[in-house]
Amino acid sequence: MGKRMGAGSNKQYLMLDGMPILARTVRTFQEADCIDAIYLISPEQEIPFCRSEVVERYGFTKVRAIVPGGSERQHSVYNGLRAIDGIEPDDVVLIHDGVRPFVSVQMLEDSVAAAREAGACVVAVPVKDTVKVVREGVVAATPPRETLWLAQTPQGFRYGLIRAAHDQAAAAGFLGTDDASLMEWQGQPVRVVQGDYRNIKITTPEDLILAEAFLKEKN
Ligand SMILES: Nc1ccn([C@@H]2O[C@H](COP(=O)(O)OP(=O)(O)OP(=O)(O)O)[C@@H](O)[C@H]2O)c(=O)n1
Ligand SMILES: C[C@](O)(CO)[C@H](O)COP(=O)(O)O
Repeated sequence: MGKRMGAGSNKQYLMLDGMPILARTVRTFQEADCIDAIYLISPEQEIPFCRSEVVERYGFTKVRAIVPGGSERQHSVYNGLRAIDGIEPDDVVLIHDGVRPFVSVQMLEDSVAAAREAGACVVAVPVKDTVKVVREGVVAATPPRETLWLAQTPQGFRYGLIRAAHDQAAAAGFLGTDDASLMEWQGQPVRVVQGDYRNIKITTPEDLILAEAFLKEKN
């Protein structure tokens, strides 16, 4: 819904240097040899717009379907996982936020390799600041910084493992803020793949300023 962006419309269609954020994201998946098929998850009422303004306009031939999303990110991912055609349990899926347009082909390749080998992986970067646990406005703890990483996407999994984790989370009413946390909840190890501080999730207005600066640096 892009509530924290305050844009009044879905932020994945905001333009970044003449191209919608979502199209920039999908372009990297389209270009990566390690990606065979793409499933886009979208609010149901926006599917026709997504099809014409992103998939058809930019000729993203790997997009197999645009699937209606759910009320929370996890529900959207679950709808996507259930929509994939002809997938085997050991095939790898990467789950990615449409609003992380600075994902690279290298990150996709590293994630596919790690998920194939370890079963589950998350792209992440070490935190730079000291992190406080705060309860009711008072600091409750300062976890050792060397143990803290910021989880990004893509997050990669063997299909059978992530599908089982989502099935069981749905049955138990467990809600996580990312897909790796569902694997952790199941006691499954999740390998960390080196991310990039530029792989930001465009969430609040200042993220757009950063995104434009990263694009200028590239051009
Ligand atoms: N029900 C939802 C909510 C989010 N997402 C996706 O998850 C990614 C990260 O979500 P977030 O940044 O939280 O997007 P919004 O939910 O739009 O942000 P806000 O909470 O500010 O409304 C985005 O690509 C978004 O489209 C989704 O597929 N289904
Ligand atoms: C999956 C994620 O991008 C990892 O950092 C994040 O948890 C998504 O959170 P959001 O509240 O749905 O933006």
